[in-house]
Amino acid sequence: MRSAQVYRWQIPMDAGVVLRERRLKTRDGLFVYLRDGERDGWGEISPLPGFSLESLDDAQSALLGWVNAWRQGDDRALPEVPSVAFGISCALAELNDALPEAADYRAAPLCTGDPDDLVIKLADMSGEKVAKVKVGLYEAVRDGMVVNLLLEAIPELTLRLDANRAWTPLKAQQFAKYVNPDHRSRIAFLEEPCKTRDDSRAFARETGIAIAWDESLREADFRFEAEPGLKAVVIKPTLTGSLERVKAQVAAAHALGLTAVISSSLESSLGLTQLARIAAWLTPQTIPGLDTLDLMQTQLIRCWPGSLLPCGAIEDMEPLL
Ligand SMILES: O=C(O)CCC(=O)C1=CC=C[C@@H](O)[C@@H]1C(=O)O
Ligand SMILES: [Mg+2]
Repeated sequence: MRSAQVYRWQIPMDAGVVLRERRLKTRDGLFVYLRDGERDGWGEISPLPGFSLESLDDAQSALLGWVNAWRQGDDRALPEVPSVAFGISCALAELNDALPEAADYRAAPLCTGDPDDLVIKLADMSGEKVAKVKVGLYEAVRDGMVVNLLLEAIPELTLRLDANRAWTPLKAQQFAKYVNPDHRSRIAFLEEPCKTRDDSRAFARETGIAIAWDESLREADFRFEAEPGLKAVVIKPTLTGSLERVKAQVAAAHALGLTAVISSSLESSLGLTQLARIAAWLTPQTIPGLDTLDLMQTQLIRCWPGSLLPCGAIEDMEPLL
């Protein structure tokens, strides 16, 4: 006997969360719950405004159509909509015991503003010290100085940087000028420094700073290829699609000798804990990019170990079926 429910939810965000120049006041999304006899599973469907091509309403109708068919015994293909395919595939994987429970709850601490906050977080971090710093939001020269200062102050630190394509070649050069060449190898990678892929490749060539693709993975002409200066690909499952597709992308990256980093699309704690499991399963050697829970004011259903945020229950969500 199959049964299912779809829940819609809204989580207030921390005051300062800005995505693609838009303030994100709330994170809105859906959960799917599937039950088949004694087995069950949850999945999260939360398209990210400014990054996902689908709206939440598009996702909701694709999800409801699939779930209504599934509960009547129709095992149809997953919808094409990436966030929906991801959420349903997670629920099915839980139901079929195909998503291992072990999780990688290490998260590279994310710094979007004050570097002093990062220094405090890093002091508490045990094991490998890796952090992610957003660049391209302020002056490129300031970014260069901050990165240099962090690398100088903490000798065992490795940094991941992310410019989200903010820089012209000139700005990217201004940034690099302030980073001591001796420290550049401790920049594990810089995600998408420039507006075009060719400019980003030239930046890697000219500065010796390794780059990573993130936004590029969602472009129609993108191919997985090893190229000089390219170190990693950042895989955001909510933007990618089904778990099968995520697995295929991780395998393609590994086959080329590239690092694959599983990264958050600002999912709720339920989705984030599943991403921590996906990371432990598919990219066990790599710390995932999942330090986004504290951008939110609450957790939902499943909690991130050690988080002090309150955790909402099923009653806090709106059932749609
Ligand atoms: O990758 C991480 O370490 C955390 C997630 C993260 O940096 C992002 C999540 C979602 C949107 C972006 O602002 C940003 C990114 O571009 O990678
Ligand atoms: Mg990125």
